[in-house]
Amino acid sequence: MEKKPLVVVNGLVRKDAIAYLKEHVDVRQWTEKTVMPRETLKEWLVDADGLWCVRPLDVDGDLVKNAPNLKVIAQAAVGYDNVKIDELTAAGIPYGNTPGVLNETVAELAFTLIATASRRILENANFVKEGRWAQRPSNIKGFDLSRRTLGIIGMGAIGVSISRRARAFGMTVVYHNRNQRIDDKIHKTTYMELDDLLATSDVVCVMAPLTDETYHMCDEAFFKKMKNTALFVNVGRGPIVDTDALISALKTGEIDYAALDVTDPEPLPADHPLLDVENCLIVPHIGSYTDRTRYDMSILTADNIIAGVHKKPLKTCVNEEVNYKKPEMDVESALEELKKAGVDLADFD
Ligand SMILES: NC(=O)c1ccc[n+]([C@@H]2O[C@H](COP(=O)([O-])OP(=O)(O)OC[C@H]3O[C@@H](n4cnc5c(N)ncnc54)[C@H](O)[C@@H]3O)[C@@H](O)[C@H]2O)c1
Ligand SMILES: O=C(O)[C@H](O)CO
Repeated sequence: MEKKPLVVVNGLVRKDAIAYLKEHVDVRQWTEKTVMPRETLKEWLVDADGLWCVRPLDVDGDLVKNAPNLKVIAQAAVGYDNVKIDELTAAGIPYGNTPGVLNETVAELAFTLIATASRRILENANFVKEGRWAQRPSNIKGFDLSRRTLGIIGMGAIGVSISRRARAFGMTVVYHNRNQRIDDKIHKTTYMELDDLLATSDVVCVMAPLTDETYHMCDEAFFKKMKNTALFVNVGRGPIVDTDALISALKTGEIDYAALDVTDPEPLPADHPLLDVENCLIVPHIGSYTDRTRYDMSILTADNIIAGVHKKPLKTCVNEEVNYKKPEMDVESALEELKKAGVDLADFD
């Protein structure tokens, strides 16, 4: 009987997705609660055909250099800032991520942060819980979203989903990207240079990937260009923000409030100074964390791996240049397939 391909999983993933994977391949999974040591993973990869990557893990040429059979790496995430894509491409290894399936879920979280922060829901709810309903200070009344301007930095698939929600709340949506989109008329959105966006926006929402270019994009100068009354939201990646500059901007009133789904570092240690900042709402990187969406992301990752270990095209591949191609079907085989499917070829004469 033909040996099943071997897939290494370097951490904990959904049990239902592992069960699905095991229907197609052999699986060797790190099930400790600790992060799998890199050198141990490299040993496991010597015999592996595929890797299901679980963060934190730096995926690069060094990780795969002694993995002669490795045909695919995939991760249940759309962001891949932990992956040296060019080094995997050089090694001929396609990398699968999970774009699309999480757009609405992440956009819902981002807009929930915007709406919660704009009306100071957390603070007001805590006053009620603490029996201080009547003693609420006047400075936590928040502001209306309608007739305000949302500035999205990184107007991609998720940014567009966020803009739809903002428009439904009566907001004007402007954005900054590497390039202006061609569908602004459809989404009723306006491209702006970054400085203009910062000067114009009542809410600034970061939805960009972490790259060399976006690293610490949100620094002291960035926050100084924002309105003092503005709300800053980050759902992209933590290191896009210089955390010390954000803390200073919040404490000095350079900006009014911040709502973060991502931070630098992650997880935030219990004694981190950002946790002492009153006008900052933080949730623990939950953008895609609904059961259905995590299921969809996990199954898509499993499908990418199952395809890759059999040298079939990944459904969602970042480095398409090394993705496996569908076999060219010759005419004879195509006709044979049609006959098998019961198609009467005479109909085509
Ligand atoms: N918080 C979460 O749970 C969560 C969930 C999903 C995605 N993300 C992050 O969001 C990112 C975007 O996801 P997506 O599916 O919308 O990706 P996408 O590729 O569809 O969109 C990314 C957008 O960012 C823009 N961009 C890139 N570099 C930029 C720069 N220097 N300045 C301005 N814009 C820039 C691109 O032009 C593009 O429009 C991911 O890479 C990931 O890091 C976070
Ligand atoms: O990039 C993503 O998909 C999210 O941040 C989850 O990791």
